[in-house]
Amino acid sequence: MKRFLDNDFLLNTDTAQKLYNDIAKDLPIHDFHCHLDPQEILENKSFKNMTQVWLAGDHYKWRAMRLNGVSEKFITGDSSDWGKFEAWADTVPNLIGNPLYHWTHMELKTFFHVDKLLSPETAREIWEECNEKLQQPEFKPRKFVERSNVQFIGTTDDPTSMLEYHKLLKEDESFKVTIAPTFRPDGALFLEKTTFHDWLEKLEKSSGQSVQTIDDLLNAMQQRVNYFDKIGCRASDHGLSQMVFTDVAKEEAGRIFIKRYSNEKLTNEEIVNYQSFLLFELGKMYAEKKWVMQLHIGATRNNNTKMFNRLGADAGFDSIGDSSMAEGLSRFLDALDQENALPKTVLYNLNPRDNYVLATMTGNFYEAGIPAKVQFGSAWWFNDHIDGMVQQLKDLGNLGLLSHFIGMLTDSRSLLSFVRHDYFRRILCNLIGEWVEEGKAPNDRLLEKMVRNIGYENAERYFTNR
Ligand SMILES: O=C[C@H](O)[C@@H](O)[C@@H](O)[C@H](O)C(=O)O
Repeated sequence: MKRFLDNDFLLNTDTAQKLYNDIAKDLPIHDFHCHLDPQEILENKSFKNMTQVWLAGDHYKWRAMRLNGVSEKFITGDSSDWGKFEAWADTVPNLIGNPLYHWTHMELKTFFHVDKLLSPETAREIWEECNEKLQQPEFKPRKFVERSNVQFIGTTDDPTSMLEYHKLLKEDESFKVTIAPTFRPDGALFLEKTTFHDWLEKLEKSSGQSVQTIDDLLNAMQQRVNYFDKIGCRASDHGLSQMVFTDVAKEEAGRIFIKRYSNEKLTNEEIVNYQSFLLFELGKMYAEKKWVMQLHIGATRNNNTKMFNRLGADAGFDSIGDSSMAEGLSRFLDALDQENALPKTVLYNLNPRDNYVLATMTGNFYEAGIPAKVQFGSAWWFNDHIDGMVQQLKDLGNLGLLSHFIGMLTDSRSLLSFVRHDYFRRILCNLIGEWVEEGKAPNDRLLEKMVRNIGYENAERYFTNR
């Protein structure tokens, strides 16, 4: 029997262990999509305690605590930080079977050298030991990043952001890691939201242009794309609950924009038409800048109205949607391709039943010289566990070219989540190891190259304009 979290954790064959130890373990990290706060990294903020570095902002953990019956006071409420930590420690022993159990202990072990299991019995000693360490220089944001061998972080940013922290980080020669913004224009696309007018005001301010028509909007967005590009942006990101695409003329999109601008209610068809138009125009801007376009498709968001009113979005009340996406996605990518304006694109699905849809979609478009120009992104969010990742890797292997996969990203809001790359690498090496031991793949040096590429090199190449 193996010991929990030993050195060969998840590595069940000699080949897997060798691939991991010789290659995967020490690869740098190119974390091209996450929700880390650049201000925290710039200011190298000191965390007073484990609750601040570990539990604040992590809606995966909040969700688990609620499932464990914890009162909101100890999750997002006004309890003391110790009270919140204790509630988390009380939850952890119930997490066996959930990736949070693995991540939690990997994070304690990797960053804090704590080998104990977190539980109500060990909560106090782990709290004290880690809090004390948090006061040392090795336990500050920049050190968490550097100790994880991270070379690139892609944050997620609103187009109206002036990116002041990114700018300062870029100028700071004492910190070698690239922290690049990612263009996430939800504010422009979701015009049905009550916040639309406020967002437009911010857009006017940041772009220095008045925005009253669709032409104004496109000009202002182009201005923001140019600005982001100057600060080092290499990608955009979109969260779309579904993917519907229709070919819409600018006049029609302009009419819909004016209707919403004057506070009239839009039909669903108008919303979809406007979004199709804008997404298409944005796609062309991305292609021109040689950015990567990321499409995260299929979340059903803010399901709990009471809690949405209390806490807002991204608080742990989202789940998997069941809408169809194949037709719309195909029409959208094809429309861009026909104009020779299809950017490199990464497709992520939240419903695992859509794996085959996306994995096959990637083969429909190509550009000589860019391996797998359209990528099937790594197992996203509710799929980000052993079974989900193995399935995504197998599906991509069966239907595309796994060797060209750009690999893992954390998608996280916590600086300690970089261990998820280690988790992924172990899973990847284990899967390849299994294939070798079963005679399904040769025991050849090419596997080392494959692991190096999927673990780091492919992403680095894909997101750099090389
Ligand atoms: O992994 C899941 C997340 O952190 C999740 O909150 C994000 O992927 C978010 O839905 C987004 O739209 O960017």
